[in-house]
Amino acid sequence: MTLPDLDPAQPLCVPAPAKINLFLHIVGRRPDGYHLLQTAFRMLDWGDEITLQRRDDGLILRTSDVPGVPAESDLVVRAARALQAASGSRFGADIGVLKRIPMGGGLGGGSSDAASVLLALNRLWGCGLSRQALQDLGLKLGADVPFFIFGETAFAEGVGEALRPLAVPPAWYVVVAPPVSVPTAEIFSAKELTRDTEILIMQGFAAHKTRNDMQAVVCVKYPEVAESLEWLSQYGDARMSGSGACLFAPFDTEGQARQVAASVPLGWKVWVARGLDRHPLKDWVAD
Ligand SMILES: C[C@@](CO)(OP(=O)(O)O)[C@H](O)COP(=O)(O)OP(=O)(O)OC[C@H]1O[C@@H](n2ccc(N)nc2=O)[C@H](O)[C@@H]1O
Ligand SMILES: Nc1ncnc2c1ncn2[C@@H]1O[C@H](COP(=O)(O)OP(=O)(O)O)[C@@H](O)[C@H]1O
Repeated sequence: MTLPDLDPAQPLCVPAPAKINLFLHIVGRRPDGYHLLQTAFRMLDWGDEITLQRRDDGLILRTSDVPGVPAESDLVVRAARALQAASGSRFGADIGVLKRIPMGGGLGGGSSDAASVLLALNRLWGCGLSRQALQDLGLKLGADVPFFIFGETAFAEGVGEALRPLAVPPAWYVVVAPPVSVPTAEIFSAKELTRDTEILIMQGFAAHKTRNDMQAVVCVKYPEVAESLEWLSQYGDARMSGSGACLFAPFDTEGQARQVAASVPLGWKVWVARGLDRHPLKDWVAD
């Protein structure tokens, strides 16, 4: 597929979709302490937006304020610098981030922002890195970044970097954000976390026999999550995404999902989104 050229003089606006983990099993631990997972990643047709403008002076500048995230630690800036170092590009960029995805929500916002920056700058700067090279670069920024560059619904293993395409039926999701943010590290280091779930064979696994191994630990530590889960479970098969705090439930139609979302208790954020089979920038990089 040939893509039309980008005009480097014009700002480029690209989406950074949110993800949910349809299930998340912890099956072991690496010698460095990182947990080995089996998970199914699915993107949503809702998320952040990144604006990029190429610079000729090599500087990487964040042009928007992200509360609680200084520019130098923002994954968009770190992704751009990593690509500059890997490719030797002389270009820089102004990067604006419109955050919609709640931080520390288990919806992969920071990782998705980083992936969209890698995919977009690889093209805008003409670096020519392959998909695998971008995935390898992305893994150094966060375990969920390779999935977004892979760009389709995936069965993932390792820490999330070993990816295979997974076919899942279409669905609409209600996503609820309880008024709390859950630090991923705290849950991975919890004593009560089980780390020995039996390894699944990807072919023909039964979705109803899966779960999120982090959910029980988060629900005990954060009663707000338990309360939101109980509320959403009245309407559907509700589950936590990633390390929380967000919960989701699938529905067959947009109408059903919107009806549930309309009755969400005050103070909780809620979104309705469709499962997205392909990342909008998937074709921006060659395999
Ligand atoms: C749980 C998942 C599932 O998709 O997503 P989120 O809830 O963050 O969206 C990911 O595995 C999140 O991976 P990643 O985004 O790299 O986690 P980070 O916040 O950087 O990790 C914080 C800390 O958690 C621990 N950690 C992380 C990943 C992993 N597989 N094992 C670990 O033990 C490490 O101590 C790490 O320093
Ligand atoms: N562009 C970014 N968007 C969101 N979080 C970021 C970003 N850059 C760095 N971070 C840091 O990464 C942490 C995890 O954010 P995020 O990926 O949104 O949540 P999660 O890992 O729960 O899915 C945030 O608390 C924040 O400190």
